[in-house]
Amino acid sequence: ELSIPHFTSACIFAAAGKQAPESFYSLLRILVAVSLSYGIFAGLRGFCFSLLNTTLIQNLRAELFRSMIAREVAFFDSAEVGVLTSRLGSDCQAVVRCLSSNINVAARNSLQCIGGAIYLTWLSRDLALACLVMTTVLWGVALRHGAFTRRAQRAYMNKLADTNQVAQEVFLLSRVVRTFGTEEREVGRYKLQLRTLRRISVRQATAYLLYLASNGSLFHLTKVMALAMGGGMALAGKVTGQQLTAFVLYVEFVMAASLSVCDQWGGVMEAIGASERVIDYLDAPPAPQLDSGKVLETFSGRVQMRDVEYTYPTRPDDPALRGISITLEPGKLLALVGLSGSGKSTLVAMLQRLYDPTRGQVLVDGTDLREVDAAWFRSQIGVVDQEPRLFAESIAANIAYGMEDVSQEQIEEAARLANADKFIWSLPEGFDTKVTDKLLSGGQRQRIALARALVRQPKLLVLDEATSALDAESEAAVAAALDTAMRTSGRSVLVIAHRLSTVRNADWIVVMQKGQVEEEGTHEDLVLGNGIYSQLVNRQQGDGNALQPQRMTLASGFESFDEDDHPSRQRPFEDDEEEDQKANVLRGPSLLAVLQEHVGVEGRTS
Ligand SMILES: Nc1ncnc2c1ncn2[C@@H]1O[C@H](COP(=O)(O)OP(=O)(O)OP(=O)(O)O)[C@@H](O)[C@H]1O
Repeated sequence: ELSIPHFTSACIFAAAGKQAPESFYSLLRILVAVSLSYGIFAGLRGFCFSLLNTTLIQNLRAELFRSMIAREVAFFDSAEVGVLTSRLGSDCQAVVRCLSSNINVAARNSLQCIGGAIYLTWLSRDLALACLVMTTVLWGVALRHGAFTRRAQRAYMNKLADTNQVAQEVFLLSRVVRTFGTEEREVGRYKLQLRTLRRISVRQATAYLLYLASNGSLFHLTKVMALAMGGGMALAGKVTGQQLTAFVLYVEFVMAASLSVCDQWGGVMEAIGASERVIDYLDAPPAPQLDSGKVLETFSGRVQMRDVEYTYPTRPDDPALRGISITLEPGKLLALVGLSGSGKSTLVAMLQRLYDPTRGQVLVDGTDLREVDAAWFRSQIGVVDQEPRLFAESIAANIAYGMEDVSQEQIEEAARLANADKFIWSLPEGFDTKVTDKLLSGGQRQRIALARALVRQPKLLVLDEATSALDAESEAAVAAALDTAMRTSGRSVLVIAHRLSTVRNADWIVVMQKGQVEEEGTHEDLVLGNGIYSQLVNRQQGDGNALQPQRMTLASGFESFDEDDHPSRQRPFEDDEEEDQKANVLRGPSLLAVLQEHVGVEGRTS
């Protein structure tokens, strides 16, 4: 490409009759060959860089995703999902674009600049110097505009993220919007964001106008200047007409190339920032909770917590667990109860080794959990969370999640144990039905999650309020199935209980408060004692004030102190004065009183 202006001017002068016609045709042939080879090489270069771009971006994203997913759970507690996805998306793109495009174009144009400048200096040193001055001014304007554009672009991207956030929130809460009839309000909120976006765009457009106006004229003025100076020199016989033509063509060539280098500069700077952020994530070590270690030959299901303390990194002064010592025995059911925020879920997280204790030990058949192979240990436990999350895959795939060799029969058997088989079969494609956002109710999700835990035939089963969304009948069926499975397989079960019926049947009950074990024992022991447990039971029996402002995890259990009295087992619309009063006591009389006083509700409150 660098030689094209040279041959072009030579060709023009050959055609103007200054040289023999043969030389015109041979110059023309050279120009054709140069143009064709330029096209072919440019195409090949573009193709190679596109391939490089695709490969690099895929590899970088895969590596980054791998290193992110291997981070400690505590990292995800504080990280924002939007930030992580933008690291994977736009930051990776910026890094790769820089390598495969910005650097490529900048390198090519720099070479052209240097080549062109050498040629210009060879033609006329004075003219080259004058052009250099003008080109420097051009660079100054271009770099300034580049800096402004970068700032404006960043502001635009941030605002765009806010705008998207508004839309995303409204789509997610579409039911709430409809219920409260706030469609117009939300449209107004979205439009407000769009107006700010427009203001930024207008500023960008104005800057672009100034840039084009100044650099556009400077660009051509430089050529005019070269022509004026060169023309004077030609008139004085210092340069030939052909040299002058070549010179003007090269001035244009060099300036276009140097402006292009300025354009790439912004991209390179942006990519350096993005690559630093990406490298921070790539360099982070994987979580120790994924380490390989000892695979125990047998695991009885015995897990012991010895003086365990845990402090969340985000709350260094407020330990969530303080000196917990409990033991889960094989074939036994241990129930954990306590007020909301007392540390039950944190304790469950320690058992799964999502976090390591800041003090104390978790022992698996006497071996410190930190020495045990993480993958092996996780294959031995089944956990159902408070809010089970399912993947947008088939129900069967969700149940078999994380297992390699699992048969359809095993999946169906697990679903049956979790009392989920009937509703799964009633779905359009049975076990092959794809899970979508609104397809399943809370209780149905819980039962699928339960099946997912049971199909692994775990030695340790942890249920964190896992049946809270089930109706009484389903829960009883699940409880019975679990009981049989537990007793026959000798697995240990830890349950954070939602209903008293479950707690009462536990072999051992641990009552937690403020991250500590406040009391423990069997239901009978604890009721006889004068601790929190018995007070809660007595309070429920006495004033019926179960619905305390601070929710008790056992609240509904205490509501249903007598299993037959559980509200879900009552006939809700029974027209019976006595039943009404009983229901009021169970559901909280204060609510009825408030309604009667403030809203004038009389009689039934349902
Ligand atoms: N990821 C976290 N980062 C910081 N603090 C946390 C985190 N998770 C829980 N906590 C805090 O740790 C304490 C114990 O919380 P935890 O969720 O274990 O209680 P819980 O007994 O399971 O409550 P609930 O019955 O409402 O689920 C609370 O004070 C809570 O605010």
